[in-house]
Amino acid sequence: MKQYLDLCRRIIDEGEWVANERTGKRCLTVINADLTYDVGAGEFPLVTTRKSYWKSAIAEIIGYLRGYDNAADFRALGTKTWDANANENQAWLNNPYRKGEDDMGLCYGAIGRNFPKPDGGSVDQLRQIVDDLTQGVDNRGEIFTFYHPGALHMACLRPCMYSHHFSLLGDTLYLNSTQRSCDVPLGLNFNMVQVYFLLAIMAQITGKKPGKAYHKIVNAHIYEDQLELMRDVQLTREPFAAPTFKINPDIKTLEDLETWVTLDDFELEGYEYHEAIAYPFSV
Ligand SMILES: Nc1nc(=O)c2c([nH]1)NC[C@@H]1CN(c3ccc(C(=O)N[C@@H](CCC(=O)O)C(=O)O)cc3)CN21
Ligand SMILES: O=c1ccn([C@H]2C[C@H](O)[C@@H](COP(=O)(O)O)O2)c(=O)[nH]1
Repeated sequence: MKQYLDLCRRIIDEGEWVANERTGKRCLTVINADLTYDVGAGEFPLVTTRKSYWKSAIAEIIGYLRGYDNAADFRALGTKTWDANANENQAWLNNPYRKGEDDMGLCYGAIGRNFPKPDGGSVDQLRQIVDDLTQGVDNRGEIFTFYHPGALHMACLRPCMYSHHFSLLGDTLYLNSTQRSCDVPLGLNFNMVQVYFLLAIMAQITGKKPGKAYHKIVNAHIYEDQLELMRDVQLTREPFAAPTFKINPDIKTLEDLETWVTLDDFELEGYEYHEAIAYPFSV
């Protein structure tokens, strides 16, 4: 939580205003932030200075792991966070690749689990990584990437957290996640939970101990219409102690995650938080 508040403060103190063409808004921006989550020690990085919809964040990442490409599938899992990007952005609505209501196109897991090969066919990166790690193999390239420069025009949005690189040291699993663009008041609230979750669940289904997750953010920003709420409300609050995150121990394989897992398989103990803040969302 401290890392999060420090980054928010740094953007306010040192950020530069950048005009963003896609959203038509200005963003107070800094370049480069490195956050670390000690998953082995159970340090769940949840924001407590406002109510966080953490289950929505878990639903998003499970949807990515399953390769979903449709906002309706995300809703069925328990999050509405892709509705606006799938259905309200004019550039995407005009895009000939959009397959209709709720289609998100070739983004996140839809491309990551079915990554096209130049010589034909495709690669399921996640299946390969899970198989390697389960056998104790780290080939120094256990990378799950969603970034395909030749397919960006076929998606409603370019992936923000676009690469997750897993490493083994003995029986301990590590994760380095990279994010190109970060909406700190809204997106990061979710992304911290997702990076923690990804290491915790991958360790569980490959039979490894979780170590640390390193989260690198390149462009970290606060939109102009979010600034007042962040500076004058959220940053004036005292954080509470971090809650404990529990995963159903019956989840043992990638197939479990792909088939029967729901948000009821995840729990928080001791989540104390301040009142909700409704930050504006930019489509
Ligand atoms: N501008 C922008 N920021 C983002 O963080 C973002 C995007 N766009 N587009 C793609 C995804 C969708 N994500 C989202 C979308 C909406 C919320 C949101 O509205 N959060 C509210 C309520 C969440 C709920 O009720 O489930 C929040 O207060 O956290 C968060 C992340 C993260 N990503
Ligand atoms: O997981 C996510 C997904 C998206 N975001 C934010 C970062 C930006 O504010 C927008 C995406 O806009 P681009 O113009 O494509 O950079 O969504 C996030 O923080 N986390």
